[in-house]
Amino acid sequence: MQNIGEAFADRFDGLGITKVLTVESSGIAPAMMTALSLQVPLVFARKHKSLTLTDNLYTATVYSFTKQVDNQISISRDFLSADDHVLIIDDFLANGQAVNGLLEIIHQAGATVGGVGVVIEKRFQRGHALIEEQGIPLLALASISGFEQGHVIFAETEDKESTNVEKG
Ligand SMILES: O=P(O)(O)OC[C@H]1O[C@H](OP(=O)(O)OP(=O)(O)O)[C@H](O)[C@@H]1O
Repeated sequence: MQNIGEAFADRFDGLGITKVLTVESSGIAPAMMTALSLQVPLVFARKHKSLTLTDNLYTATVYSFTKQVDNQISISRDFLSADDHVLIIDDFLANGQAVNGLLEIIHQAGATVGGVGVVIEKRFQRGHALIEEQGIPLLALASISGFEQGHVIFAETEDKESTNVEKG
């Protein structure tokens, strides 16, 4: 996980990233290691309401394919502002629901997005194209192009990284 964090940090270093953003739960580990490598704070959206965190929130609706439920994800407005340039990190990218919800929260905060990093993407699902269509830099450390007869087919190495990542 440390190597994963360093790989994202290496790619997005020098772009003025001020915060790493993810959504609980599986995104927290790679996002934490990325934040440590970039030496910026990590903020993660919660999927469940908290007794101690009920107002002053940014919220978005995210459909979880694995759980088959709509989650109202939220973060406190104290943790994201218009001054922030945000890197989204998650473990998996499939239909792009989680990334879309986080982009919505970034938009509500008036912040900007510097890129999206995912450990594994399922390239054949909607998420990859959704991010690319918005011109957002996307780095997937592993890219799955499909499944054939029970085997994972990886995309070619040169397809792993989308364009637009420019180092400052
Ligand atoms: O691109 P998408 O279609 O949104 O899929 C990716 C999301 O799905 C998984 O979360 P999940 O809902 O399984 O929750 P978990 O991390 O709490 O297991 C994963 O951690 C991503 O956040």
